[in-house]
Amino acid sequence: MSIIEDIIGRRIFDSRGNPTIEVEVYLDDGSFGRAAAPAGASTGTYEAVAIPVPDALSKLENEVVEQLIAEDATDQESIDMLLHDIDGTDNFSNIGGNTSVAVSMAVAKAASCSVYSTDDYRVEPPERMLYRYLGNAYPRMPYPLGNVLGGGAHAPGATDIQEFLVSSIGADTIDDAVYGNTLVHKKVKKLLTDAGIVCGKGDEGGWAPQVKDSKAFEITSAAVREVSDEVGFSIRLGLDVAASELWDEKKKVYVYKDAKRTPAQQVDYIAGLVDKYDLFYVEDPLHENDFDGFAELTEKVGDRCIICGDDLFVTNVKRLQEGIEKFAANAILIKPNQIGTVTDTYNAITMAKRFGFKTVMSHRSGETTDNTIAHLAVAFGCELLKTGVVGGERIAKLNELIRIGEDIGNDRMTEDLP
Ligand SMILES: C=C(OP(=O)(O)O)C(=O)O
Ligand SMILES: [Mg+2]
Repeated sequence: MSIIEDIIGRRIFDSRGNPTIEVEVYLDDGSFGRAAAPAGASTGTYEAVAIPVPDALSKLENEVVEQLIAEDATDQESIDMLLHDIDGTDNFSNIGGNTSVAVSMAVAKAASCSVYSTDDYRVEPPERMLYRYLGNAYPRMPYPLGNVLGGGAHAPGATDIQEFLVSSIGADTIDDAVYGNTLVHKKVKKLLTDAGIVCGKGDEGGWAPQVKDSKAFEITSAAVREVSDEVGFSIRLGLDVAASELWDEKKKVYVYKDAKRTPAQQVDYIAGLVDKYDLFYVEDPLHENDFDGFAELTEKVGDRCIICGDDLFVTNVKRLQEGIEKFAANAILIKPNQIGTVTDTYNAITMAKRFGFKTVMSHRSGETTDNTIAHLAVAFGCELLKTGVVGGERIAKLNELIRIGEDIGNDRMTEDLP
């Protein structure tokens, strides 16, 4: 037993400079865990609700702490169930999904420290053992997936498609894979500069030029090709269309700067892009309620491309079940703060795996240097970890993967991807 003795919360700031909640959990044996809630910009309608930070802190202090004190931190399932009971809604709109996810992750980290605590400096620090504490006997290293260019809700005025993503899926080791992605990020900047295009960066560190999507495809696909040749392993291109942000519900069309597309045209457009640019991954190609459109696209290109639901599934087993029944998508994006606890995150991954879906652990556009998702990705066997390419709050997760790799073997990227 590792008994919770105290819990404190504080306001800190995320990578956009917005306030967020950080929680610390203290156990009776001196162990300690700290975690912070991230925040989305292109949030799905069906996500757990994040409440304002002052409210989150007061809910924590007045409704949560008292109930969790004296509980066993190593019983994660009971802790998370208790968070649901205290909240009393089905989307954490009372205590806040931001409050619950920070508490749930901090409890897991404290428990992991308690279980792995040691005075021996030759042993990994206990906080690095979180993936072991939560995981199985054969941890797997996810391929890093990150955006090198984008727009949408993360950089209004730049591309319509939210994220042009890359992943070094041919690399033998995690550090080479991370490095490959950074080289593409640099190459994209060079190709933009050579073309006379100046730009800043979006919320997640990808370049944010004010160009048409067709130009962005030209540049990112050239960058991926050139860097693959230079490093000698395959780096592939993917997208997060974040199509809910483009969808006009009244007119029933996807609105791009230079085009409007009906749902049928959108399916054909995305299928065409998959083949033209050899895309290995497309996230949210259709809006968050279009299970049938997802199914149509998956039928067309699912044999050669990962079709991943983010806003469609919101890490929620009920929505995932509907997707499985309708053959919508063949992968799920996993964002712990969309569902609010570590246990719910695990349950979504377990269901997805049971039905052959790929699982993609993910950051949010507003992040802190909290690196918990790196551990969750390894522990729960996700094939990909989507967490950007550059920027301190993104690199924090990638560097943690490299450290975990020293423990489990840096070359544990075993999954065949398309
Ligand atoms: C990470 C994403 O962005 P946000 O956090 O803004 O939802 C996403 O859409 O996948
Ligand atoms: Mg997304």
